[in-house]
Amino acid sequence: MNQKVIIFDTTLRDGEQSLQASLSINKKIQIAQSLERMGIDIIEVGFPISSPGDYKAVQMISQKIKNSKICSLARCLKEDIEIAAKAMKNAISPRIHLFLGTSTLHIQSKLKKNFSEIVDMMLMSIKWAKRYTNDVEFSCEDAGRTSLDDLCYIVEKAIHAGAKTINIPDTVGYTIPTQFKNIIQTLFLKVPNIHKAIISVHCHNDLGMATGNSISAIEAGARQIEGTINGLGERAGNTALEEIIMALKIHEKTLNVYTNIKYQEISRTSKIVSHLCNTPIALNKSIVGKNAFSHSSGIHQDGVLKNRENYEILDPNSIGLKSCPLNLTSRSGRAAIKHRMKELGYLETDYNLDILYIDFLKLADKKGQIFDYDLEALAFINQQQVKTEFFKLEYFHVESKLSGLATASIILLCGKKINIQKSTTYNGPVDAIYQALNKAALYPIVLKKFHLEANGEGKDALGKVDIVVKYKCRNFHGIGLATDIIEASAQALINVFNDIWKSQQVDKKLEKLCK
Ligand SMILES: CC(=O)SCCNC(=O)CCNC(=O)[C@H](O)C(C)(C)COP(=O)(O)OP(=O)(O)OC[C@H]1O[C@@H](n2cnc3c(N)ncnc32)[C@H](O)[C@@H]1OP(=O)(O)O
Ligand SMILES: CC(C)C(=O)C(=O)O
Ligand SMILES: [Mg+2]
Repeated sequence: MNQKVIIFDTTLRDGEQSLQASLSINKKIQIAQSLERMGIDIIEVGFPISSPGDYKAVQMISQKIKNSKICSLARCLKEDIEIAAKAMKNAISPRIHLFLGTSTLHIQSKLKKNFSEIVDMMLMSIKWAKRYTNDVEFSCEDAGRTSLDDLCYIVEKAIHAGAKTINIPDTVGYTIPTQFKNIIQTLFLKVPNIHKAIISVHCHNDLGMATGNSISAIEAGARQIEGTINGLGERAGNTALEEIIMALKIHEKTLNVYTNIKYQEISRTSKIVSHLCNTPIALNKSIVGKNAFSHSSGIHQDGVLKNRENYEILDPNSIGLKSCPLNLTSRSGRAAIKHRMKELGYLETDYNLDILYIDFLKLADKKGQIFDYDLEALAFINQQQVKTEFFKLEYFHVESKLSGLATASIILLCGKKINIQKSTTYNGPVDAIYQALNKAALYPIVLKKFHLEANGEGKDALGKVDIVVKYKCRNFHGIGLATDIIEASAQALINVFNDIWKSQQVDKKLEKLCK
C-alpha cells in the first residue's frame, strides 16, 4: 500500500526570511488560509521569539487555521520554547520545531560549543518543549555537512528524548542526490529507534538540487518534506513544494507514496504567494511559471496539436489553470465575476465581491476587456487596501515637464483628519507626490526599492508598483495598482503607511500586556 508523505510548508518562516520586507499580519493570514485550502499538512507560521509582529501573527493564525497543523520555530533555549508555546496556545495541535547546528563547523564556529554540550542542549530543549506539546520536531541544522556518526548519535538521542519528527536539513544546499540519499539510508540502517519517528528533510537550492535531493530522500524512507511555495527561502531558496507535489503525483507508482494535497489549488496559491511576497515567478519556473505549459516552436506546437502528451507531462487543468470562456467587460455582472473567480480556484470568502465588482467596473470602463490577471490583481492587491485603513488618498494633482520642476498636491485622510500638502522637486512626479505624502504622514522613512511593471499585456495593462521602505529598523513592502502609474506609486506608499500604523498599534497592545 502507498505511504503518505507529509507536506510541511515553511513559506511563512524560511520563505519570509528571504524577503526584502517582512509580511504584514494580514498577508500572513491570507497566505496561511491559502495553504490550508491547498491541503498542506503542517504550516510553519513563524519564529515567535524573533519579533512582536511575528508573535502576533502566529497567535492569530493559530486561532484561524483548523485543518492544517500549526508549527513554530524555536532555538534550543527555554525562552524561545515558552514564547513559541504561548503564541500557539489556541492552536488545535501545535508543533514546536527545535533546531540546533550539528556539524562541527556550526558547533565550533557559530555556537562556540562542543558536541556533548550540543547533545545536552538538545535533550534539555526537547524535554522543555514536551511540557507544552507532544508534537516536537527536532532539526539537525547543517545535517548535510554533519559527520554520519555524529548525526546517527544525535538522532537516536533526540528520538529517545521524545521528538516525534526528526528533520534532516541540507541547510546550505551542499549535497547532491546520491550523497543526500546515503545520509537518509544510513540513518535507517544505523539508528535503532528510527522507526519511532517520522524522518523529514528540508533542502536548500544553492546548487539547484533541492527537489532532486528531497525525492532521493523519499526513496530512502523520508516521509515528511519541508519546502515553500514557489521555492522561496534563504539565499537560493528552499525546495519548491509545487515541484515535489507534482513529481510525487506523476511518479506515485514508482515511489509508492501519496500526498493529501489538492492539486487544483496549486496555481492559485502560487499566485497569491507571489503577489503578497513581492516575488515574481520566473517565466520558465517548473509547474507555476507562465511558460510551463506553453509551446513556442513549430515542431512542438504541431506535436501538441496532434496529441498533447507529445510535449506535456502534466495537464495544466490538474493544477487549477483553466482557460476563460467568458468575455468580461463592463457589461458583465457579479455572477460572471463570481463564476470566473470560482473557476480560478477562489472562494467567495477570499475576496469581497462588492468591492471587487466596483473596482472591476471602474477598470472595465477604462480598458474594455478584463483578463484573469486583472481580476486577480484587483482581488488580491487592491483589496489589501481595505476601505477602513487609517491613511486614505482623497485627491492628487501632479504636473511635470521636460527638464523642469514636478509639482504634486495631495489630500490625505489621516484617520479623521484631513491633511493637504504640496511639494515641488526636480526629481520627477513620483518623488514630488512621495514628498507631499511624507509631509502628511510624518513617518521618517527611507525608500529602498521602487519597482514599476505592467501587470498584463499591451497598452491597457495596469501599472503595478512595488516598493520597499525602511522605517526604524524594519522594512515594509507596499504594492499599488492602477491604470495611472502615479496613482499606483502613491497607493503603494499609502499601503506602507497603513502597515506602519498597524504595526505600531500591535506594539502598543503588546507593551500594555507586558506591563
Ligand atoms: C537555518 C535557519 O534558517 S535558522 C532560523 C533563522 N531565522 C532567523 O534568524 C530569523 C529570526 N531571528 C531573529 O529575530 C534573531 O536572530 C533572534 C531574535 C532569534 C536572536 O537575536 P539576538 O539575540 O540578537 O542574536 P543574534 O541573531 O545576533 O545571534 C543569534 C544567537 O543565537 C544563538 N543560536 C543560534 N542557533 C541557536 C540554537 N539553535 N539554539 C540556541 N542558540 C542558538 C547564536 O549562537 C547566537 O548566540 P550568541 O549571541 O550568544 O553568539
Ligand atoms: C531551521 C532549519 C530547519 C532550517 O531552516 C535549515 O536548516 O535550513
Ligand atoms: Mg532552512
